[in-house]
Amino acid sequence: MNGPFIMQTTIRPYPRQRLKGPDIGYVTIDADGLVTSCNEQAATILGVDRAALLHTRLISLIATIPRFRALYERLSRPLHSLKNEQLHVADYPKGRKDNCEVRIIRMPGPGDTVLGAYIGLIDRSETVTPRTLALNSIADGVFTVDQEMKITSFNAAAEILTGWTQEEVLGRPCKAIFKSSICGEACAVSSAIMRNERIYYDRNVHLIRKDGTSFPASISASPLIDTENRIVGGVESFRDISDTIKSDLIINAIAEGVVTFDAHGIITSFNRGAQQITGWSEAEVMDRSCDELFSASEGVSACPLLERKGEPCHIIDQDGFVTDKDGYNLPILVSITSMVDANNQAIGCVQTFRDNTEALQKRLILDSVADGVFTVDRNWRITSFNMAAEVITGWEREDAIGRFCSDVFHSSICGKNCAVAESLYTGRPVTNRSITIVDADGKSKSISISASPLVDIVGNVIGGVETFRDLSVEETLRKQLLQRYTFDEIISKSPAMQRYFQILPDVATSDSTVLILGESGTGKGVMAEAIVNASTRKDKPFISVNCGAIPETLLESELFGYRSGAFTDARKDREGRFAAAAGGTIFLDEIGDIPHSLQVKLLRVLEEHVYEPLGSNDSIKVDIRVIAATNRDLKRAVEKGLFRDDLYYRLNVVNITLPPLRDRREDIPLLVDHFVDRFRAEKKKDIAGVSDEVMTVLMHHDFPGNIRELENIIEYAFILCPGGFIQKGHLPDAFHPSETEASEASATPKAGLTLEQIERQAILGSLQRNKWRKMMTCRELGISKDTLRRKIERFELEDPLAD
Ligand SMILES: Nc1ncnc2c1ncn2[C@@H]1O[C@H](COP(=O)(O)OP(=O)(O)OP(=O)(O)O)[C@@H](O)[C@H]1O
Repeated sequence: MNGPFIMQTTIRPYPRQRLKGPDIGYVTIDADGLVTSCNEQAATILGVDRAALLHTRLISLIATIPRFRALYERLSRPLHSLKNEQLHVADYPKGRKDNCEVRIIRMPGPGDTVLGAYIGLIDRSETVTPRTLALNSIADGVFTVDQEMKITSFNAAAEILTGWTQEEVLGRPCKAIFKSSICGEACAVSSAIMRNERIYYDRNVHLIRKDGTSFPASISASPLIDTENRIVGGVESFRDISDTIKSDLIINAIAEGVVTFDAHGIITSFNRGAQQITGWSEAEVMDRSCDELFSASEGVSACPLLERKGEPCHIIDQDGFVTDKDGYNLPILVSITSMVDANNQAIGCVQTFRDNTEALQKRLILDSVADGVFTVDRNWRITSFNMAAEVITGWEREDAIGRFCSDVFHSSICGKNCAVAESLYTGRPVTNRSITIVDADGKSKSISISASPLVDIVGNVIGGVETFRDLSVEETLRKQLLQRYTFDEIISKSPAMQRYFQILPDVATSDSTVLILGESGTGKGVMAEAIVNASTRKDKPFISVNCGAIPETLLESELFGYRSGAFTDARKDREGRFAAAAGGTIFLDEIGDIPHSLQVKLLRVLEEHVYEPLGSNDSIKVDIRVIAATNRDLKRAVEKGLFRDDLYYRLNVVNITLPPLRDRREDIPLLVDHFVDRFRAEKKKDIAGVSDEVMTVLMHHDFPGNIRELENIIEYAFILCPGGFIQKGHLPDAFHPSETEASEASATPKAGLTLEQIERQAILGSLQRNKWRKMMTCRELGISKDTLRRKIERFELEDPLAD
């Protein structure tokens, strides 16, 4: 591969060399060889005093100096055979640096005579000529050879690259020095000389250094031609390409495809990864245009280099396609970086690409999942986001990826209750947690989420994955299902209640008196309201009176009103509750607590629809519907003579007896859901429901306070539960008995006790636990303050600390 990457050439310092002009000396000699004139330079070059040089026989002077042997030999022959000559008279070919260039010019005399000769001397021994200097400044190793392949010059880079010095190699056959893999028949210089052309080897050549080590080199060789076009030798330059080869090795070791393009978008290299991905060999794609192989996905250019007309570009992970050898378009992820010139103009580019098929398949699989799925990194930034996630949240994948998940979901558990965080920190998955999110249009949505940590192969948590499901449909279905179990605000699927639900519409519209019986908190009040709401009187007054909460002495005037002067404080007439409810409905709660005297008056209202206010003899006619309720056993009260039987029968036209919650446990999950929904809306708290453990606890609880108790338990848990599912720890203290209490409780089995005894025990236990604080006891038991007061009286419970 012709590497696109510029080789990192190390600039090595060359030995400092002295540049000075050539020292030209001259000597003239007469026909006898005696020096007739000379200059100082010549004396210096010849190594004698200028005075001593004059009139000396030059040939005698140089006879013993090796570097002038050639001159000596020339002067030994007759001068008249001289033509103008230029001699290198140095101690050549031993290759010393004490070269001296000698020019001999015959001085002709009259006729054929010779007067003498001019001898010019240029000392090259220490002088570095500009040509030498230029050669030495080349980073490539350069050497020249004569026709016998003997080295005639060797530049400084060649010395550094091979470890040989010029002195050591000059005059020696090049193959004795380089011992390269191409020495012999493939020798670059000899081929260049023989073929009279430039030979280039870009790789697979290894030159051996003086110390025996080798290095890969690119080699270029050319013949050396003199001015008369004769080949006088050869020149070879070589370059250490270790770095290039290293880069190539690295590039080829990369699994990703790496392609380089020139400024015209023509492929100039194609690494092994690219070959493996596409099936094309480098030779097959070389010189082909970018758009022949690469195509873009919608909206982006396949060849941004061409499109931008020289403007540099830097693209990371852009979707695209590469046409493989079989003609298929493989999905790839492409990154492109331009190579620029000094003017910042793109002169080509490097493009890396990786096969995106698997990732795309995964994405397609994820996109085919109906649940929303997204992943986050450890910094809560979204790293993937499937199509269902787009649909549920209204966010586009491109916009969501890279954002903090809280910025996309705006869920109420974002922050310290984040499910992904919980799964990341605990390393355990979170399943089916219901939360609400705010979608891209600002609408709240209920979703159920499951979250798990994402772990790498060595077990480090690298992020999290969350799946979520739109609960809107489920919620609608649940509501539809729930509707079957509701009558107005009353929820129950118990068979007893379902039977009531069937007759209630008729009961409601019938205008008959209704007696609702049931323990405290079973929903008598709700039932009364539901009947009114379904009756023809629903838009008329509805007055509710808790007969047990009003002192007996005041109850009559409260119900029937009074005339001024009826008693000491009765300064003016006052209407009672019956008058207030005229035309509508009156709900007489705790009817079992009304005194005997009033029972007669009430019977009259029921029978004759008339009553007299306190202090008046005038009967008032009233059109009113009576709904009464009590948690007392009215029948027993009649038997005991505490309640008038005629009134009982008048009231008991329609009897609705609400079963205690412990007898309709199947309603517990429905009621839990109902209260969670109600408090979630009321308290704006993102609580999904109760955990399975809590549900089990509740299913086994006896609920002496019935539905009110359950309602209070859920309300209490809403205070403690920060979000998600209500856990056991969020339940009131009564659900966490201390060890002694727990053992006491188990030591006193409830079996064998009457219901009344159990109730007494429950109330006393709660009062003791709550240090006789009534509000807390009511909250724990889920009963009203009036009910608690009556129970205390009935069970004759006493606060030991009260005075
Ligand atoms: N079937 C039901 N569905 C939904 N909520 C109910 C149901 N029954 C009772 N409740 C709730 O339980 C609480 C107690 O109900 P209610 O006050 O009607 O009971 P009660 O029997 O009249 O109690 P008390 O005898 O102490 O007056 C109320 O807040 C009511 O909303």
